[in-house]
Amino acid sequence: MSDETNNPVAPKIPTQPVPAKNLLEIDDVTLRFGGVVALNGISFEIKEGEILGLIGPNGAGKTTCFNVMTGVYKPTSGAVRFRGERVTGRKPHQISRLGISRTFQNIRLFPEMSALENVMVGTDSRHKTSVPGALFRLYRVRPKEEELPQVTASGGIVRTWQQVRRGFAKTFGLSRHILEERAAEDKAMELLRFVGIADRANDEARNLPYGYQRRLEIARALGTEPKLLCLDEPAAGFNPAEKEELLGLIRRIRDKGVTVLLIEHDMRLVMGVTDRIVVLEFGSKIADGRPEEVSRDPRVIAAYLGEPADAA
Ligand SMILES: Nc1ncnc2c1ncn2[C@@H]1O[C@H](COP(=O)(O)OP(=O)(O)OP(=O)(O)O)[C@@H](O)[C@H]1O
Repeated sequence: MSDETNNPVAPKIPTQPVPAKNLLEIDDVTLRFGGVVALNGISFEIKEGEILGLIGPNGAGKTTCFNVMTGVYKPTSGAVRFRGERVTGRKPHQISRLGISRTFQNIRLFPEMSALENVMVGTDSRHKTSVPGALFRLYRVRPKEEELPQVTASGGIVRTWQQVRRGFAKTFGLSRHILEERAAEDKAMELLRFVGIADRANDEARNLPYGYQRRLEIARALGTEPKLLCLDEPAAGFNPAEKEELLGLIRRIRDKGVTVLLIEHDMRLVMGVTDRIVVLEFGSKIADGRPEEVSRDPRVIAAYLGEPADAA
């Protein structure tokens, strides 16, 4: 007999894995653009903690699906639910605040801002201070010891000035805006480290190599602390080594507790990293299953895998 059986206070080990909860549900969504049916009664769910691939040939409706989930488009019919709450018809910024973040097929960064500032823009949406509050330093909070201005000068007027500043901050507190800015900068730097581009933190985004720009987009999307991160063809234009690195990054994002939805054309990349794959064709769902099941599905082979390699 095992120790657990003999010990009455030992925790019970479940024999069956607990099924993951649905994080997002697409429920019978149709979207028409005039005569074009971009999505035709699509239903699928994204489970908490999984990496889900969304694939299909050009024009199948993948980006439109992202746009419906993130509030860019309102579906003609059907519903999107996030953590059980209906989000259909909400504005993109409201949905982002709920915890869905995305990157774009065509990189969208602020080209003249530094890499660090681009990520800080994402983290700003979490700030509590309003614009007047920030301008007039309206809110003051008691800083922690490590947040107080440091006294570093060994003597003279500079030391006296530093001591006065420190004493003032101790007595009257620091502006919440300044503390939020500092915290945002630390967090942005940590995200740049996480995606592996911290060495170029202060370079303008437009001067970064292409691969860095793509990873910067991911860091910025992570800045909003999403529960669900939607990546729209993040490996477009990558060489095999860069794709391999990206696979590692996607896994590490999931290991941080973020669920990932991945639109990708590169089949090997999708097969190598996803737990499950949903396949669209002409706006309809034609398959939904584990990568090895989907890759054997005759409809998928005909619709997608059968395409010439350069189309994939
Ligand atoms: N704003 C729009 N107005 C009209 N038609 C649109 C619009 N957006 C998408 N479509 C159409 O909807 C269909 C699905 O397009 P979508 O961009 O979602 O496909 P996709 O699977 O992402 O393709 P790709 O892999 O080429 O990006 C296409 O026929 C497209 O032309």
